[in-house]
Amino acid sequence: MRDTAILLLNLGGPVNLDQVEPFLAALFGDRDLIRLPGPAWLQGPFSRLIAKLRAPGAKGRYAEIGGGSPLLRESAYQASALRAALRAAGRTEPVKLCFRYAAPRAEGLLKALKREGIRKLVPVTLYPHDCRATTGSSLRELAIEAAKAGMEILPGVDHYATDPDYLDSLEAPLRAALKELPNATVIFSAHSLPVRQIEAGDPYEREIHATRDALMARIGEIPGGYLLAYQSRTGPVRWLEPPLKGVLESMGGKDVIVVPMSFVSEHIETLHELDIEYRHVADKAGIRTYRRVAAPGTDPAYIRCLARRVLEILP
Ligand SMILES: C=CC1=C(C)c2cc3[nH]c(cc4nc(cc5[nH]c(cc1n2)c(C)c5CCC(=O)O)C(CCC(=O)O)=C4C)c(C)c3C=C
Ligand SMILES: [Fe+2]
Ligand SMILES: [Fe+2]
Repeated sequence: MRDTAILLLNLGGPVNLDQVEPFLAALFGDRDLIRLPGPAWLQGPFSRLIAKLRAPGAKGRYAEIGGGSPLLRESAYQASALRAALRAAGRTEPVKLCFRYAAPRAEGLLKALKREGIRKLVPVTLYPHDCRATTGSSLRELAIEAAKAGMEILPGVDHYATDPDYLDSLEAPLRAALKELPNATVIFSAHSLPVRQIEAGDPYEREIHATRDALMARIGEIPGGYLLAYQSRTGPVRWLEPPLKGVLESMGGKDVIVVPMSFVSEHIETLHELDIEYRHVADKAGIRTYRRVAAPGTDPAYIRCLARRVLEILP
């Protein structure tokens, strides 16, 4: 359809060190992601202050992974792969990236698409697990900007925690790692979320459990066993338990395979938190082998998951 575009939604990340502070200000300004103490009107100024305070530390981390987040590049590869899959199926719709906290943001993107004659949008989230902080936030911003631009949002792809192709994209690298480390304990690592959000009805934890259970039903029993832990806490509230750091500290002498969940591409929380910070924790704890499985990226099975779902819903 000539008037329809497919939008791949993700959080986005700072492409260089100058973008770190504005990225953090946008992130901490989002009340769907985090409610800072105080009235809603204070969140803007408060978020800019937090961004200023956190920027030096965050810049240091981004500097250590190459001077910025690879998320734009990684998501662009995913968009190209999805575009190719759709073209092979005879579909000609443009496939564009739409980020929540970094360019390309919805406002500018929709204005540009409107000039090109696009009137309808199919949102496809790069978040496998439904969560108010990620899926909800991205879809809400898109809805606001689409209304301003007079565009229609068609049904899209908003979560796929147990999609068989998505599971294939997790299963193959996990099996390969288990082949090399057959006695390893598998640790599924999901991004943490404040418990308050789960108690308010957020489906995220349930969806993470669904992926873990469906994947382990395929893998079957393994000698080292498996468990789920949560990474990337930010701030003094109660977060989902157990924290990955504590789990790793209790695994001395073992082989460990860490499977990142809730991320479909490499970014600061895989490349820095898992590969640098927690590798150090693992070394200190006396873990024998610490292996981190890659995020799906452009794995053909993951792209098949997105393409199949898009083809099912395109008019
Ligand atoms: C403030 C609280 C945060 C919540 C809640 C949160 C949830 C959440 N985040 C992701 C995925 C990503 N987060 C990224 C960056 C990032 N997230 C937070 C904070 C929260 N996230 C911060 C402070 C940052 C900045 C980076 C840092 O200092 O660690 C990113 C982008 C990373 C990049 O490469 O730039 C992603 C992706 C999920 C999936 C999630 C809840 C389910
Ligand atoms: Fe985070
Ligand atoms: Fe985050």
